[in-house]
Amino acid sequence: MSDLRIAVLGLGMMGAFHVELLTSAIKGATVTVVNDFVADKAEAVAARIGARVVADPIAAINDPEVDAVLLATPGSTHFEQVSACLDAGKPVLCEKPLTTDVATSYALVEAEAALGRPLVQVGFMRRYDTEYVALKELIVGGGLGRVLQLHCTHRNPAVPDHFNSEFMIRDSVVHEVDVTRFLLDSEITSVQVLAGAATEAAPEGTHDPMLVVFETAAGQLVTDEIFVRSGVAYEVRTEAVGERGSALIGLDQHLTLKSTDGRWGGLITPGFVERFGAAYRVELQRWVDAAGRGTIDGPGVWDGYAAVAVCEAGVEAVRSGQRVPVRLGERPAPAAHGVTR
Ligand SMILES: NC(=O)C1=CN([C@@H]2O[C@H](COP(=O)(O)OP(=O)(O)OC[C@H]3O[C@@H](n4cnc5c(N)ncnc54)[C@H](O)[C@@H]3O)[C@@H](O)[C@H]2O)C=CC1
Ligand SMILES: O=C1[C@@H](O)[C@H](O)[C@@H](O)[C@H](O)[C@H]1O
Repeated sequence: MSDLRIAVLGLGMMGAFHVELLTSAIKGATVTVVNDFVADKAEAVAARIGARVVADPIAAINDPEVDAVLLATPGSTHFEQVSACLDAGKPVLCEKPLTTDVATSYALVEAEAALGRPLVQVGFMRRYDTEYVALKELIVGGGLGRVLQLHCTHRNPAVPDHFNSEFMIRDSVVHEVDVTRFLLDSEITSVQVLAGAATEAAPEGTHDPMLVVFETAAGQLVTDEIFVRSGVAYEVRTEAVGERGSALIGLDQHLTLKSTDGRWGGLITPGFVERFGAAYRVELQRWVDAAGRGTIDGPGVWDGYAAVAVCEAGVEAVRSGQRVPVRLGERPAPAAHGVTR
């Protein structure tokens, strides 16, 4: 069978990483077209991997030598670009967030439902991480009894200055929104944000760290410490607390060090590649395999929309200091929306 011909749009940190994986580690895929707002960047990547530059993003999506599209452009461009993929009937792996507001995300839910087949997959790579998968299996298998709470930690060593409180919710906390929905299989119904003392590394007016609290439809509480200027490392942990036990992932990963003096300690993953590199690879391989069959294999457009709706409530919660309810639109019939696993 011939390779899936892919266009990659957005060749910044994440796009370059995806191109690297697609050209070195993923079977059955060829990157035929690349596109970036910055022409030089696109030319350099194209020359390195033998792809063609198409300067206009929509033309890149519609290119006849493109079967499927990977979007690693900023969230603010996703609505237009995902819409173009749906118009062209091409499978798309869209990096999170699906879009940056509820109305456009729901418009994509409706557009995909009108097509009648799932084409939009959202880049929530934690669903492919072995530790998250193991935690989900433990929960589904009843190993913890009924799960009552999740406690999440999400720390980045450093981020650019444009990561203000709102961006931290939409771009970073969005992962814990998806993790909550994935692990607990329940929609989030409200969000509250506590903004305490900020690190001196944060720009004036940015609340870093924040403590975010979700409540689910089943009444479970989820806490998320989001701290994107910790100055230390990339720390992503989740602890599930159930009626019959608790389980924690992300503390040691495979880097545990035990010493003879009766202490334990570990190494912390320095960045997202060390922590989630394997998960991105599984995500991409499964997407490529599914896209070859004209479908998706992972979080779909509804998952992307629900996450955006929770984040929008989160942004309002930062501004108001209040507990803000999440209101979701009607979910289209199962046959028409993305596969959730
Ligand atoms: N799943 C994950 O763990 C991660 C996901 N992301 C997501 O990936 C996306 C990109 O993030 P980064 O790579 O960190 O950003 P970045 O700023 O490093 O790269 C974005 C690239 O897109 C280009 N660009 C901007 N507007 C464009 C347009 N209209 N058409 C084509 N190219 C355009 C820029 O020139 C830049 O090269 C975001 O949605 C972000 O949330 C980012 C980091 C990790
Ligand atoms: O998606 C990601 C970034 O966009 C985001 O800004 C970081 O906070 C996350 O850790 C990373 O996984």
